[in-house]
Amino acid sequence: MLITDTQRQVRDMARQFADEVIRPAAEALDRDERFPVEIYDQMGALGLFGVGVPEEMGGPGFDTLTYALVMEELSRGYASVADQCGLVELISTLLVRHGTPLQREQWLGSVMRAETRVAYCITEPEAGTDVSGIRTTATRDGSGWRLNGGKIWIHNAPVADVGFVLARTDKEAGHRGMSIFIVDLHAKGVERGPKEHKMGQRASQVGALNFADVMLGEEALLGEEGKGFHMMMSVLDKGRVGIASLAVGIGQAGLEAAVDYAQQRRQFGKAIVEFQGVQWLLADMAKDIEAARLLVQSAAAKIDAGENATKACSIAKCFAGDMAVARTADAVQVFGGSGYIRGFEVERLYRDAKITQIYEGTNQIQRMIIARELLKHGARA
Ligand SMILES: CC(C)(COP(=O)(O)OP(=O)(O)OC[C@H]1O[C@@H](n2cnc3c(N)ncnc32)[C@H](O)[C@@H]1OP(=O)(O)O)[C@@H](O)C(=O)NCCC(=O)NCCSC(=O)CCS(=O)O
Repeated sequence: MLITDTQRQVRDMARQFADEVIRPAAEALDRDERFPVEIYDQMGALGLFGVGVPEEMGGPGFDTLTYALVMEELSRGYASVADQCGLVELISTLLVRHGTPLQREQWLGSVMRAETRVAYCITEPEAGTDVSGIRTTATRDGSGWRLNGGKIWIHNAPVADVGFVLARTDKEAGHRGMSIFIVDLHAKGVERGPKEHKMGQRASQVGALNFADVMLGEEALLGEEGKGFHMMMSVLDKGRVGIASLAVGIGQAGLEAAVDYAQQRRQFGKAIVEFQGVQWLLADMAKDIEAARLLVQSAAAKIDAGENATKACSIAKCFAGDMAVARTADAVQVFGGSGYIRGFEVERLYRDAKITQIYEGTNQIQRMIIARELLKHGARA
């Protein structure tokens, strides 16, 4: 896909930052499961958080295609770092679309500068894939709200300052009885669970949040009461483009590592890249990565054109996630025994890829959404 000069410049800046700062740090971050504050400070200064925030709200105002290009490059460096960019994009998109002027003023700038750490809080023990099953409640209390319940597997929970929490405000109204609240995570009644130790993307801090009679002011409500489910879902379309780009970045890093290694590693008196079996592995990797990249960019372009992009976003997320797992497995195969050893980049990439088939909606749910859209709008839409 053709990109504009501005998109190329932003992509190249993210690429350089990934090559010089992120990729060299990735192995240690994975090993130590460390939240890289110093990298996020630099990204905040470079404008790599809140990529889509309009200029009049203090952001760079880039389109979704530019966001996708940035996410791929950051993820080529290290997926956990890209995932932080994706999380800030979800939250800032919610604020841009639904925040009051006061809420935007209070949060957008500090979130984009990485001074305030955010969490997007949907998932609960009984409500992962089926978002309509959440049990966290916010009940009216005087002029404000009283929040009770708990969330699990929340990205940034161990370090976040503020959570955007989906809660039930009308028990009888199903998915139309949910609202989003902006919650100070240092407030009385908020408890954090322990940090989870994950298979991959180990620098991303994930854990539980519990809310026991947390008192919220009227101004904590984001957007319209009762519209929380729709608001969370509508930003997930863009979120899925972000995760798909992140998956492409993981695949691309695997391909680069595999091509380098195949040229250096010698067996039977020659570099293994001279064997057709290895060439076909590399060719299949390149083919599927490029296909995923084009699906991602096409979905991003649909969002930018204001079209219904739900099917395109789910196709991109599903294809790119499956591709990343399959093709990083190929990268491990090219490395042979070395690829199975901690410290080799491809071993980490394979672990980092797996969650892209699960988070932001499992790939089974993406297939369900694709099928529903086909039935709703027809096969040619
Ligand atoms: C399974 C789901 C797709 C929803 O299925 P349901 O059958 O429960 O709901 P629907 O009938 O399809 O929809 C209800 C309602 O919502 C509207 N809707 C649905 N999708 C969208 C959309 N994309 N944009 C806007 N609005 C949407 C739909 O029109 C209906 O409206 P009415 O009320 O009829 O007017 C869904 O539950 C789903 O996607 N599940 C997966 C959950 C998921 O992705 N979880 C990930 C959480 S976030 C995360 O993983 C990490 C974030 S981070 O980085 O920390």
